[in-house]
Amino acid sequence: MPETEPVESAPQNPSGVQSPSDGQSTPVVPSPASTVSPAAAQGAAALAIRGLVKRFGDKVAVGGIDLDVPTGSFYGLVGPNGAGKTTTLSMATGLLRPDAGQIWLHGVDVWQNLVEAKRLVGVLSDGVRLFDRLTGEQLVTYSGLLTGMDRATVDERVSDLLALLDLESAGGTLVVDYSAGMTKKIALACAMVHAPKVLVLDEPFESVDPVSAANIRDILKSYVGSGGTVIVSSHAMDLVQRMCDHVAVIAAGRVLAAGTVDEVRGGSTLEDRFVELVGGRHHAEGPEWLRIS
Ligand SMILES: Nc1ncnc2c1ncn2[C@@H]1O[C@H](COP(=O)(O)OP(=O)(O)OP(=O)(O)O)[C@@H](O)[C@H]1O
Repeated sequence: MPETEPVESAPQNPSGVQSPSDGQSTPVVPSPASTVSPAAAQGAAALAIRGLVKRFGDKVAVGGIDLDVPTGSFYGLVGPNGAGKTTTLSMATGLLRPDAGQIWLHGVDVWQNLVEAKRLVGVLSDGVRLFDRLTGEQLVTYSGLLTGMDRATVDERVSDLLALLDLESAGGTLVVDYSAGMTKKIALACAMVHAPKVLVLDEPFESVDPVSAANIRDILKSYVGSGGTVIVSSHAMDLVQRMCDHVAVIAAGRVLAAGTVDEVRGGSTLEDRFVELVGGRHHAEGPEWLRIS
């Protein structure tokens, strides 16, 4: 793992977009928390994070992250295994209490106003258990009712979502009997049913077949087109490059680069840029015993 120190701090930017400050193609390391006022952090950002820290015992999972996700952006969060993506997103969506730092969703301080913040966001978490003894239709229905919507509206949305996600025929099946991809899709429906302003999706395409993935991408694009904000964490660099307009590269609990996809990749592919930033590529041929001939 290479040194993860930021190269340079970007100036305060009320638009919430981190952009290169020095004319170089390399974006974009966020400013220290102390230089950014809460007003600027709240500004136009759908999600603003300042000085976020989380430790598990001696392990620093998130070591002081600052991030601005502009409203209406399709924002990718990429990083190697164990980089701190899930921990960051869990704190940003009110699921995990930070040790330090502040988070705003559309100007609402998440940890000061948890209920209000949770209304603004739909979350697809990686690996979180669902109430899988319900049918898919029941699960989405209860997710909607829990947000306070009336039954008629929920019913209409549930049938729309099941159709959109090709789950109509599986609506009456228990979620425990779903495949991994179907489970992912029903969890996505639960995240979307209350029409949140921000969707936070941890690995949304993992295990999802290509046709369903294309359908989901279309749904998300149209959601973004209508003013919603999508934040996805993913290991699929080509997908992030094609789908997202902004990206942040996280490693060892720090932001290494953030900005528009074009700024971050700076002329090469996002995958090459990622490997360059994060390091850790092994060029060895592998152990002797693994050579078959
Ligand atoms: N509940 C926990 N208890 C102890 N350590 C944890 C816990 N959750 C996360 N960690 C540690 O924090 C670090 C960041 O984990 P996190 O799951 O946020 O990474 P990630 O970027 O989402 O990884 P991946 O891409 O593999 O899903 C890892 O070192 C992980 O082992």
